[in-house]
Amino acid sequence: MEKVNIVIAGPRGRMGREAVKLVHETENYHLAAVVDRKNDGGLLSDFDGFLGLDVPVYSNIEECFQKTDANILIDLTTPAVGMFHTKTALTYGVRPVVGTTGFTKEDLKELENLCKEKGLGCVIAPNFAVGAILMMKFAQLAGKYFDDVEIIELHHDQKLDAPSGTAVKTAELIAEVRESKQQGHPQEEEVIPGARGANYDGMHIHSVRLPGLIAHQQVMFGSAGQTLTIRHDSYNRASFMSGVKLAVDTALKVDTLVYGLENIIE
Ligand SMILES: NC(=O)C1=CN([C@@H]2O[C@H](COP(=O)(O)OP(=O)(O)OC[C@H]3O[C@@H](n4cnc5c(N)ncnc54)[C@H](O)[C@@H]3O)[C@@H](O)[C@H]2O)C=CC1
Ligand SMILES: O=C(O)C1=N[C@H](C(=O)O)C[C@H](O)C1
Repeated sequence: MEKVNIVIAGPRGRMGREAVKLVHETENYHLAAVVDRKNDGGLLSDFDGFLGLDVPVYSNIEECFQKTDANILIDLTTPAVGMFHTKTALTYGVRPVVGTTGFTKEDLKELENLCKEKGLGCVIAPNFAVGAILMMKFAQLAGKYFDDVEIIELHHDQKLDAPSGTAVKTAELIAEVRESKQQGHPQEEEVIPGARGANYDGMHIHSVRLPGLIAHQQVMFGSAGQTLTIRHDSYNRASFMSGVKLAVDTALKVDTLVYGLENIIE
C-alpha cells in the first residue's frame, strides 16, 4: 500500500509531539516534513525528544510544499497562523487536517469555497477526542428539551484562545435546535464586567484557565426543578489522536470542507 505523505506544522507543541508519534507509529503514514519556526533546513531529530526522526524542517510552509510531495498537512499551531497554513496547503493541492482553534465563520466560509474550487478535502476539528464529540452531540440532543444552558470550558493556562473552539462548536450545535433566547433575568447587571461570560445567541460561555488542567467542558442545562450536566474530560493529549487519524483518513476521501468530527462519527 502506498504511504500517505504527511507534513506536521507545530511539531514541538503539546499536540504536535503527539501527532508526530501517531504518524511515526502508523504503518501507512510517512512523516515527510515538518513546519517549525526554528531550525529551517535542519532535521526534526536536531530537537530534543525526536531521536532518529531525520525529517526535514522548513520554516516557510510554501517552500515546504514546493519541495515535499505531501498529501496531508496536520496543523497544530496557533490561531494567528492556522488560517494561512490551511489556505497555503489547499493552494498547493495538499489536504489540511486542522486542530488549531480560533477560526472565524468568515474563515470557514472562505475555506469551504477554496475546497470546492480545488476539489480537495479538508477537516477542521475543534476537538478530536471521541468523548468530546459525544458530549457535543448529547448537548445538542438536550438542547431540544431545555431552553436554558450555560457552557463552562476549563483548560490549562497556556491556551491562547477563549472561548475554546469546542465551546463555540457546542453553542453552534445547540443553536441549530434551540429557539433563540436571551437567558437570565432581563434586567440582570454585571457588577464586574464579564461576570456572565461570553454570549452566543443568549447562551453564556465561561472560560476557566488554570495550571493543572488539560481540556474539560461541562454543559449545564436547567428548567423548573431540575438540571442536567454533561461533562467531558481529556486527561492527556493522547486522547485526541484516534480522532486525528480519523480526520486524516477522511480528508483523503472527501472533496469538501468538513467542520467538526460529529459530521463523520455517526
Ligand atoms: N482539535 C483538538 O482536539 C485540539 C486542538 N488544540 C489546538 O491546537 C493548537 C495547538 O495547541 P497546543 O499544542 O496545546 O499548543 P502549543 O503552544 O503547545 O503548540 C503550538 C506550536 O505551534 C508552533 N508554531 C507557532 N507558530 C508557528 C509557525 N508559524 N510555524 C510553525 N509552527 C508554529 C509553536 O512553536 C508551538 O510549538 C491550539 O490552537 C489548540 O487550541 C489543542 C488540543 C486539542
Ligand atoms: O488548547 C487546547 O488545549 C484545546 N483546544 C481545543 C479547543 O479550543 O476546544 C480542543 C481541546 O479543548 C483542547
